[in-house]
Amino acid sequence: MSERTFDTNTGFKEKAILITLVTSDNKRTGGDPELSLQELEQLAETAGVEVLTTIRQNKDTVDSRWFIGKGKVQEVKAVAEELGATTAIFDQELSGAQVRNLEESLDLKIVDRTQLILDIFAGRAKTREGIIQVELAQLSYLLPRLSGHGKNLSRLGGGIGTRGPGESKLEMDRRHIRGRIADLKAQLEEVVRHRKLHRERRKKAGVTQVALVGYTNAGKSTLLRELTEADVFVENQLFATLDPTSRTLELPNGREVILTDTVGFIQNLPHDLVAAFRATLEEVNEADLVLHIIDSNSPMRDEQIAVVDRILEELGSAGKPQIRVYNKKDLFLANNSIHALPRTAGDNIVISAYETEDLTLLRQSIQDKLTGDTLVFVVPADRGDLIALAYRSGEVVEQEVGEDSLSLTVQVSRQQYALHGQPLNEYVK
Ligand SMILES: Nc1nc2c(ncn2[C@@H]2O[C@H](COP(=O)(O)OP(=O)(O)OP(=O)(O)O)[C@@H](O)[C@H]2O)c(=O)[nH]1
Ligand SMILES: [Mg+2]
Repeated sequence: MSERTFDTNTGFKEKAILITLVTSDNKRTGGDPELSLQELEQLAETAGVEVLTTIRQNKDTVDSRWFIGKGKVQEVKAVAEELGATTAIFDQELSGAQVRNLEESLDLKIVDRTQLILDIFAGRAKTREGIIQVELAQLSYLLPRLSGHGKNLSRLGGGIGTRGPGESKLEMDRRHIRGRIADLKAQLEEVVRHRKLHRERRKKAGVTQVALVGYTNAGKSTLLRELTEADVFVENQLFATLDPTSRTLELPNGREVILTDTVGFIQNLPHDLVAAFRATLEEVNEADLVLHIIDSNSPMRDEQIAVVDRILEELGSAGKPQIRVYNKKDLFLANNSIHALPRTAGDNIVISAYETEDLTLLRQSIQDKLTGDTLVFVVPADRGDLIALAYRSGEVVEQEVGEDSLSLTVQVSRQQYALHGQPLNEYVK
């Protein structure tokens, strides 16, 4: 069972100070550190933590012992005492040694961004798959952070070569964790196998799949709910959704496709988490079409788009047909956003998930994107292979037998045509 850093069930609310290290090239936040801090605050609130204040340090080098400078540690200590903080949350990843040193110096619970995200995930995981994946990510995060301890404790053992009691305990902990990780991986493999079978079955049945992807809180689940009347969890919180949910969506022409909601992305998504959630995320790879949902209103809109594009690339889904859905246009208009509202054109569509006409527009865009043009192929009558390809490239709506040729009118699916249709190129009428 995964453990929570912040237990929200006890009624006790942690009071936190947020801390960030601002370098001149913003290397550590990978973008605007202020925006990253805003996001950290949202993450903390989502985890059920009360944020008291924020402390920044401008410094280009990381202190190997405390991450922030020694003087800054004293400042944090004074502020923490004054405000009655119980926790310090760092916007960057800390090493195990830094966590221990900070804990010792500050007498606060020390948490970093990665741990905070893992904690939210731990609180959200409901399905067996989700629970396994979160625990796997937590243990993978923990394992390298157990080291360093050994160095201190081994001194208790005395001379070189002898193992102190601390170290052997540590070794035992490590072995235990490694064993558990192996165990979880095996369980996950079983889940992956199951999923794969399920997907293959769907594929065989010729079901078209559409995946909702995007930054956390962009409105993916809202769209799934509004488009399909699915009963899914929608919340103005980060990572409301962990497990993929699929529903049938009917397009204007009556064709049915499967629409799948997925876990949201975030900048600096912990590596261990991406690795652990690969099984879930790979659902996206099976999709015929990706709907990239964007919060038009976010001050970090463009950064968020870039983050999602990068993760799609990592997953090997970057080349898939994609529609960029600029959502929450109502908020955008109300708030005078800093960005220009993009226009609905090409593969961009601007909508509000709560406007019926916009949903109709979206359904139409999905249909248009899935259904390509109507093409007529004239192939030699004895080329059964080409005829078969034509049938695999879309829907044959008309067939006309000529003297020694066959004329096929096909409603081409772009995806299918890209996969199978190339040899037909020279037979297009
Ligand atoms: N005003 C407005 N709010 C929206 C719109 N679409 C979604 N929301 C709100 O945005 C918040 C997040 O919506 P979700 O659907 O949970 O977002 P999500 O992308 O599934 O988020 P995660 O599951 O956390 O990745 C909720 O409070 C929604 O009510 C919209 O078009 N307009
Ligand atoms: Mg969701």
